[in-house]
Amino acid sequence: EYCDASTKSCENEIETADSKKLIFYDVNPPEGFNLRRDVYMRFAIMISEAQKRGKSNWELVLPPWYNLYHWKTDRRTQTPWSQFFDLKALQSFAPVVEMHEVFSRSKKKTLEIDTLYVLENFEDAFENGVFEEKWEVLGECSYDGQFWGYKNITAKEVLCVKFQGKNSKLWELVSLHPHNTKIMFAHGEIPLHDTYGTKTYWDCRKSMKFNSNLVKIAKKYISKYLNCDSDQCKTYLSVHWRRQDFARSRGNDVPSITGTVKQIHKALKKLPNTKKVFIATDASMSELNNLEKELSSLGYEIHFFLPSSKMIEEFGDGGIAIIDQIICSHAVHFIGTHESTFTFRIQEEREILGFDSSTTFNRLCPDTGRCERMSKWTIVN
Ligand SMILES: C[C@@H]1O[C@H](OP(=O)(O)OP(=O)(O)OC[C@H]2O[C@@H](n3cnc4c(=O)[nH]c(N)nc43)[C@H](O)[C@@H]2O)[C@@H](O)[C@H](O)[C@@H]1O
Repeated sequence: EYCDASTKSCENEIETADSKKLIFYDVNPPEGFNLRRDVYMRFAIMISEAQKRGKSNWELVLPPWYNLYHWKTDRRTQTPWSQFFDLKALQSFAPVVEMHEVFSRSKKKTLEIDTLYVLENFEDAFENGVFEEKWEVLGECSYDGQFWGYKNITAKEVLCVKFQGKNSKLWELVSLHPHNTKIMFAHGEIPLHDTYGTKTYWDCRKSMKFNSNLVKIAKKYISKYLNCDSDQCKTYLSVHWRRQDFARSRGNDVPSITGTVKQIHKALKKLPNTKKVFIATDASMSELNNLEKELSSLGYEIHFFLPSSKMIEEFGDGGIAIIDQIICSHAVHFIGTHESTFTFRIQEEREILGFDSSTTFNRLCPDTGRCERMSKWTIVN
C-alpha cells in the first residue's frame, strides 16, 4: 500500500471524479534525451499502477523538451512530446497530458504549482550497510530549476526532500498535502524504477511509439538506401558509434577509429551476404569520413542519415536522433556503445521487434584492455 508512512493523510485524500490532479516533474539539466525517456517510464508506471488501485484522477504532465545540453537546434523553445512520440500510444498506457494542453484547459495565463518537492539524494545510500527506502523533508528551500523555460509558472510552496526509493514512494509525499491538485517533483531522475524489466515495464516501453512522421522518414530511408521493406532486415548491419564526450573521456570503454573498423569488419565476416553498414553517430564529419574511408577500402558500403537543414529545423536534434535509432533497430545485427542510454533504447526497440538477443546486445570494445559483456535486458511479454 502506498501510504504506509502516513496512513491518516491517505485516508483523508480528497478525490473528486471531475477534478483532475496533476503531477509535474523535471530532470537534472545535464541529463540527456535517452535517460529522460527512462525517467518518463518511471513516472508513467507510477501513475498507471496507482490508477489500477483506484487513484484515478491523477494525470502526468509531460515535461516539454527544453534546453537540452546536447541539442544545438531549438534549445530555447519548449518542444512537446508529440513531436517525438505518438501521444495516443503514450495515453494508452498512462493518463498523460502535454503542458500546452494544461495551459489551454485553464482560463488563466499563469500556472501555480501547489507544492514543489525538490528531491535530493541522501549522502550515504547505504547507511549502516543497508539500502533502505526513506525520505526526509528538510523544509522550505528555493528551486534552482527553470520550469521548462516558462516564465509564467510559479510554486506556492517549495520543499527540499532527501529521497531514496522507488517512484511509488512519492505517493507518500503527495499524501502529505491531500488538498493539493498540482504537485511537482524536481530532480525526477532520483527515484528508482518500481518494476524494472517486468511485463509492466515492457508494456510501458512498448507504448512509447515514435511520431509517425519520423517512422515514415526512417522507413523510406531504409527502403531506398538499405534495400529493405520489412521489419527485420537482412541487408545491413548497424552501429551506434557514440563519440564526443565518450571519445574524449572514456578511452577505456570506446575504441579508436581503426579499432572500430576492425570490429565492424569482424562482425561482417560472420554475415557473408551483408555488405551495407549503417552508422548512427554524434561524431564529427572528419571522424566519420575517416571511418567511411577505412571501411570502404575493405569493400563495404557505408551509410549514414544526413538530414537537410529543413529537416533539422522541422524535427530538431531529437527527431534526427530518433530516425537514427529507428534505422539501427531494424538491422540484421546491431553493435552499440558501452553504457550509452542512446544504445539502450535501440536495444529495447529491437527486443520489441523480436530480434534474437544475440544480434542486439553487442558492443564496441576498447582497443586494449577488458571488454565486459553487455547485460541482456530481454523483453517480457
Ligand atoms: C555519460 C552520459 O551519457 C549520456 O549520453 P548517452 O547515454 O549516450 O545518450 P543521450 O543522452 O541520448 O545522448 C546525448 C545526445 O547526443 C546525440 N547523439 C548521440 N548519439 C547519436 C547518434 O548516433 N545520432 C544522433 N543523431 N545523435 C546522437 C543526441 O542528440 C542525444 O540526445 C549523456 O547524455 C550524459 O550527459 C552523460 O555524458
